[in-house]
Amino acid sequence: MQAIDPATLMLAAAMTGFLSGAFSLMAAKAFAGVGASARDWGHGTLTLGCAALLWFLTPPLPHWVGFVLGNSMVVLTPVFLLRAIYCYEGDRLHKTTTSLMLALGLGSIFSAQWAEAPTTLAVAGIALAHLMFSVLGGWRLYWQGRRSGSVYCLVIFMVLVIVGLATLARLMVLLFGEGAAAVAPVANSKTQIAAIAVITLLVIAGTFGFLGMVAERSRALILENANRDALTGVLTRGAFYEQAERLLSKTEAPLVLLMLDIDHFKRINDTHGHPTGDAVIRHAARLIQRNSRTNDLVGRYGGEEFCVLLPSCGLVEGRRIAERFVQEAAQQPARVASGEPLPWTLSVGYVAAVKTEGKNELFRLDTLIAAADAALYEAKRQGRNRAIQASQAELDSLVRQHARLPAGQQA
Ligand SMILES: Nc1nc2c(ncn2[C@@H]2O[C@H](COP(=O)(O)OP(=O)(O)OP(=O)(O)O)[C@@H](O)[C@H]2O)c(=O)[nH]1
Repeated sequence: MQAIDPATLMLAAAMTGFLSGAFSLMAAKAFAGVGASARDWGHGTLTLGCAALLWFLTPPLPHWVGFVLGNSMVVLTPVFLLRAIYCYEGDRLHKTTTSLMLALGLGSIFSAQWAEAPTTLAVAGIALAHLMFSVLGGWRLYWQGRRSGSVYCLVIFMVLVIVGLATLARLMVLLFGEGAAAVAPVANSKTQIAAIAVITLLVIAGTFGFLGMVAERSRALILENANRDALTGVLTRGAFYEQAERLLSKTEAPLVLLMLDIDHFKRINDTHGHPTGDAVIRHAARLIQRNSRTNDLVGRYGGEEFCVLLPSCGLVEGRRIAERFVQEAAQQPARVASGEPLPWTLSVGYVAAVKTEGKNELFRLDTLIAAADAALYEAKRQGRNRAIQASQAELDSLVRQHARLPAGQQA
């Protein structure tokens, strides 16, 4: 086997850093919603590429270029990468953490170069900044991985564990071993050659893992947006049906379905114009979402009508929730463009269903919607601004209709 020349390997490491950076920056443009985190990752691997290139070029460049600039780049790298991991979760890396990492790394490099502090101090400062990166990043990825079960997350978590262990080993060598000379970036030793090769592989694996996570998140966001109504952000009618059908087929617990409709909405449109009508629909959707639990399904059934499915909810609780929607709507006027309050009211029809042995007709979504819709119609008929429960007679009639359907058309 040919011996590996460490300088050539350093050039390969630089190229890997640049390539990973270029891929990440391209991914930042391609992946909607999570692009900023891919951009930070790209900046991180680019700075690592720059560091490797500067070390490769020292000499012929003067020693301080490789030492000060190269090592400074290596301090910036984990700051960018940690920012990427935080940004992926919609968080910001705290200024104190950034300042501490930069102070540890840059402070020790500058004092070794210009205040005649020992080189060991510089290496230790950089290593401590890297240790902070692997501990904080690894901690975040550990919890992220537990939540998502993503293989990509596991890959990058492992990368950070290896970086953390390697950094600890580096600190040990520094403190108890041969000192700074043994851990300088380009030294013609087998350990150094192995270290550069491993770092290069870790950059490739880390970029693969991170971009995989970003792609997964982007895909989930696109699917999520496709299921969301553009005006209100609640589920579209199709998505509501799909998710409600799935829930009905799985659950054994009682549930309640509500149909909600804004009263005299045509009058609002005619008096104030369609943009104000839209604002009232958005206001209603926010009010419904605010008063729903995380597991409840909220959908826009059409126009100014919404549907809400309350899983694991009995009749008494369902009635309380339906009446709360009506009260809150009457108490919380919408705002028109001029800032004036615009009073509005809501009518609600609701139905409760309990699964019983051999009698599951009520657990059909179309039966529940028809029953709640009939109750909503009754609420409108009685003068609006109220919640009405589906009558037993209506339910019996719907169940009988279902029983008469040909077998193929039954759920
Ligand atoms: N601004 C706006 N209006 C809509 C939208 N979708 C449907 N509409 C209007 O909503 C109005 C619905 O009116 P109707 O179904 O007659 O009901 P209503 O006036 O609320 O009367 P009641 O339901 O009986 O209280 C129609 O004028 C539709 O044009 C929308 O997305 N934005």
